[in-house]
Amino acid sequence: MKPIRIALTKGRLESKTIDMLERLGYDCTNARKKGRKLIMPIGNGEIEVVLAKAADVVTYVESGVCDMGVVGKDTIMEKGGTFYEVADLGFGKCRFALAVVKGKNLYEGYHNLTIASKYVNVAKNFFEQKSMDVDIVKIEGSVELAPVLGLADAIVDIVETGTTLKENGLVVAEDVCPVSARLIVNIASMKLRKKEIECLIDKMENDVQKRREKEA
Ligand SMILES: Nc1ncnc2c1ncn2[C@@H]1O[C@H](COP(=O)(O)OP(=O)(O)OP(=O)(O)O)[C@@H](O)[C@H]1O
Ligand SMILES: O=P(O)(O)OC[C@H]1O[C@H](OP(=O)(O)OP(=O)(O)O)[C@H](O)[C@@H]1O
Repeated sequence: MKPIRIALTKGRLESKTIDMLERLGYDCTNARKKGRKLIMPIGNGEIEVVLAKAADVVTYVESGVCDMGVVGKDTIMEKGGTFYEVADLGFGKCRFALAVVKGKNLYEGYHNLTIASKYVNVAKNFFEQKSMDVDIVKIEGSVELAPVLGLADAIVDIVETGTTLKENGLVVAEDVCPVSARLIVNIASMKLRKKEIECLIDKMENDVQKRREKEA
């Protein structure tokens, strides 16, 4: 039987996803090895894990070369795509926020605001909902620099602990929405491998529920 192929987001979500797969009973020794291998069997080979950048997880799942994927809601909101988003996995929790230099009133004056973000579509949709015309500048990282250097009036970015904002003299002006890791499934795989995939989703949802109960 062909393994179920799951694309995992490399980086911050990686170890939390592997922890979850281990709790579900899969031996993840291969995935724990700190080598350069990007495709690895786990368990008894019934699952194959693929390590990819966040946006590529969506691409691989949407195309069907991977059956399932674990990716942040931030990436899903930014990139969109056609797939099933079947579960909130309850880790990788952070939020999108609009942030400004401390003391700045964002809405004074009449000029179009300039907003810097790595997530240009998220920023665009946020201001469209407010019926505000803004200019958006795409920044690839360390987005907090843009308002500090005077390139932008504000940023739309991920906030987790708030440390990066604080250490750079910025504050949250408005929360945009919460973000967490999501389980996504290819549309054809969901039909063709329904039983196996539903079984995995159930196991993951159980794990989420158990963690919720522990937290409460
Ligand atoms: N503090 C945080 N900053 C950024 N992402 C976070 C944070 N906390 C949780 N996440 C989640 O982790 C995911 C992966 O983030 P990570 O920084 O590892 O990769 P990335 O966003 O692709 O950045 P890079 O290009 O630096 O690899 C994000 O898409 C988001 O869903
Ligand atoms: O609220 P905090 O806990 O400080 O986390 C938020 C910071 O983490 C992310 O940046 P990342 O470390 O991914 O680097 P980047 O700016 O290069 O994307 C995000 O873009 C914020 O800058």
